Amino acid sequence: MTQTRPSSDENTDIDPRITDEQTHLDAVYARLDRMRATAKRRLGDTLRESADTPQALSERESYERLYVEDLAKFDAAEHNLYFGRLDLEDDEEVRRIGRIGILDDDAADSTLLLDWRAPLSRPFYLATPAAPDGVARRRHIRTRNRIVRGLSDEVLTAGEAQIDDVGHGDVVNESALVAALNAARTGEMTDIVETIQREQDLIIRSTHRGITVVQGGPGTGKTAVALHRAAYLLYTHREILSRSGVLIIGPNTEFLRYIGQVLPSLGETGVVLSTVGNLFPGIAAQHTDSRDARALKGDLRILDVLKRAVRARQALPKQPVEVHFDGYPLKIDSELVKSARAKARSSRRAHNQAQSVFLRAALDGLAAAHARTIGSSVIDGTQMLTSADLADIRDDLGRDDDIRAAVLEFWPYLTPQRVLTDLFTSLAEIRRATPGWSDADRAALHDPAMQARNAFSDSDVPLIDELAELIGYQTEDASEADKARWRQKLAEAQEALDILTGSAPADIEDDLDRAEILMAYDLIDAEELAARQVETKRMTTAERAFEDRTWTFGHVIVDEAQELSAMAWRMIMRRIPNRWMTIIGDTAQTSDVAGTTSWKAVFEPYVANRWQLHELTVNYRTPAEIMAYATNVLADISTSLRAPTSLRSNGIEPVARRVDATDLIPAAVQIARDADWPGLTAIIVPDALLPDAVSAVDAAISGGAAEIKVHNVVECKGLEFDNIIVVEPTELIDESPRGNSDLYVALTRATQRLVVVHAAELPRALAGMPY
Ligand SMILES: Nc1ncnc2c1ncn2[C@@H]1O[C@H](COP(=O)(O)OP(=O)(O)OP(=O)(O)O)[C@@H](O)[C@H]1O
Repeated sequence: MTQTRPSSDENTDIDPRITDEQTHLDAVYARLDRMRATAKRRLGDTLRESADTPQALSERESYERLYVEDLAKFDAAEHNLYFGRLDLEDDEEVRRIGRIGILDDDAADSTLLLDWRAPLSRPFYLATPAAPDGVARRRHIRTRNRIVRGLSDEVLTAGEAQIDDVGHGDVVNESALVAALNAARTGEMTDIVETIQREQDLIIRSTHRGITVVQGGPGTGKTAVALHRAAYLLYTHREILSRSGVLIIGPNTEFLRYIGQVLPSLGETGVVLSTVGNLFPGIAAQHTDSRDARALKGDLRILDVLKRAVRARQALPKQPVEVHFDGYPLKIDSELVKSARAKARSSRRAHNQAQSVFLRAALDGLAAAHARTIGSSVIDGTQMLTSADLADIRDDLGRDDDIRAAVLEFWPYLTPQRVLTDLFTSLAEIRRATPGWSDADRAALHDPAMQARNAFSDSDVPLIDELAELIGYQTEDASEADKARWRQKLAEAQEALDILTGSAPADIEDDLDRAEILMAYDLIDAEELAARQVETKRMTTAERAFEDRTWTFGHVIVDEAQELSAMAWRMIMRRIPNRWMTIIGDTAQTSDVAGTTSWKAVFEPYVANRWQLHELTVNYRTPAEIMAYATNVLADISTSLRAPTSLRSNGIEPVARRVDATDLIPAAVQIARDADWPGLTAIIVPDALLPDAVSAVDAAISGGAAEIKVHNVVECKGLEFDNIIVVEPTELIDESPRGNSDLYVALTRATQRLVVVHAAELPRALAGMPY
């Protein structure tokens, strides 16, 4: 599309305010282009510089990262760079607000743009006619491809409050907020810096250093607020947070993909995004357990089970084990192991760390037994060996690999993955670790295929993390693994060099002087060769944090927090000892049986009453027409819950379509395919219908239909679509103990349109929906 550049000379219809803003916009982009050119030049210079010492190399790398980050920030700011202006009542001060702060390169370093997060920008979000905070006029500027397309002025001066919108070209005159809310969805969340509302700004900039809980109904902007809070905190506390990092936990990878562009578009890249299932380094949860198993694995009762599973590895020998030392037999028997085990347990160290205590105690016992055999006087049985002799014997015993291995059978080195797999694959192990549990609960934990599957579920991961604590499985273990990898590389490099040099003579002409030939060994040794093969790790804070289980973050944000189990909270809390957190959720939307319906119950054990609750009350997503039905569903969840108020109504009534049970999926797909709805369409189905729905939609898409999404409720948490088709609501309700919450979530994913396809009776809350 050709863009028209406003100019009052060419087009006298153009409002002079638009021309004025265009002049400023041109200046801002010209400066951005100069900054980008400088960063590119510096990056090029840095890359060309040689770095001879490790210090020079590390300096070069940090400059490199700095320029790369600057370039990413400038690119991210390109779209809608300048969007707001404040004219103050006093001294005619004008503040121009944008995605990033930009100083001019004139002599005075004058401010071309204030970062939206700067304190001076704040009245842009907070000033109202009732409390103008010195602001005479607030202006929203709409731009596209570096051209001003329209603006909207709000006069805030007492007694003169009014709004005035002007558009240019094909832009409709509507407020920035309404335009944002009506825009068709793309499948990726966008930032809201231009239209953050007062109640949202108060949370984004909250100075509370403890746990801030943001509770709000669907579509109230909780996720948007959380992401902008992350950007705000990174700006305001850059020093601390760039070193320690910010962690954002979301419900599933589809959701993380959906929100993944928001922070980069705000110029912030140093954030780790993860699900609970991916939070343990090296493990990616690959499936979801049954409801019963999830409930049991998420409950704190499982803690004792894990403790017992570890203790079960500190077993006593059923029969004495015979080993040989210096030609004499020695017995590792129950009494010896029991005494060594008591010493190891009383050391109060975690299992793996206590292994050395156990080993030493057991070897002491064996040394004493050996001394009794070889050192007792034949005359009176007194011990003739000194304590130094005994210590020597113990050391010799410890150097004997067979003896060490036989002793350590009774206090083996453990990994959390192994302990959990051994526990859940064996009903006998489960029984031993669950005294007093019902057989039904034990059966729900039993997972005979776990070993063969070699993959964990998202509710296993917090248990693995817990076991890592109990076992003392630390980063040292990871660095042990690094060392092992290094030794392996070294061996491979050595072998490569041997082959190279070994084969060289055959290729050499006899009459050549061998000394003149540069052998590979002369040029490089194995260590250097191995070093070249190991990837140099230039990790950002976020990457380093993600690889390290014991990393503690500066700030943690948890979205859809109502779904997390008590065990998942323990895992998250370990990563944030300072408890500076932002928690986002809606207890009315809790689907997971292990999730929570009370923030107090979740946080009091960690911070007593040092947590703050904020509520968001306006629904920016779902139009009033759909929200009317969702509100009925909410009443079925609990009469004490209040639905958020929809900001807009769009005149599109939800409709129902009744079909035969066998036609549910075909009818839903046909509606999605044939309706000529703008924007994204999603079909939300009960779990049981998901596989059929996925294949039907795949077939429709491969037959030429436009993209249609299919999800069950768990997958569509936090997402939104322009058009939603909800299939068989009664089944959604019936298939889970939290079925009404599931239906509430499903209905509120829509930004424009809702169709319900059903075979069974409609649930009470949807009765009366027109056909
Ligand atoms: N101030 C705002 N300006 C423009 N759009 C907004 C604003 N606040 C929220 N929105 C939009 O409203 C929609 C809903 O926001 P968001 O997904 O953050 O809500 P939520 O409370 O997390 O919802 P849910 O609980 O259903 O997941 C998003 O498209 C978001 O961009």
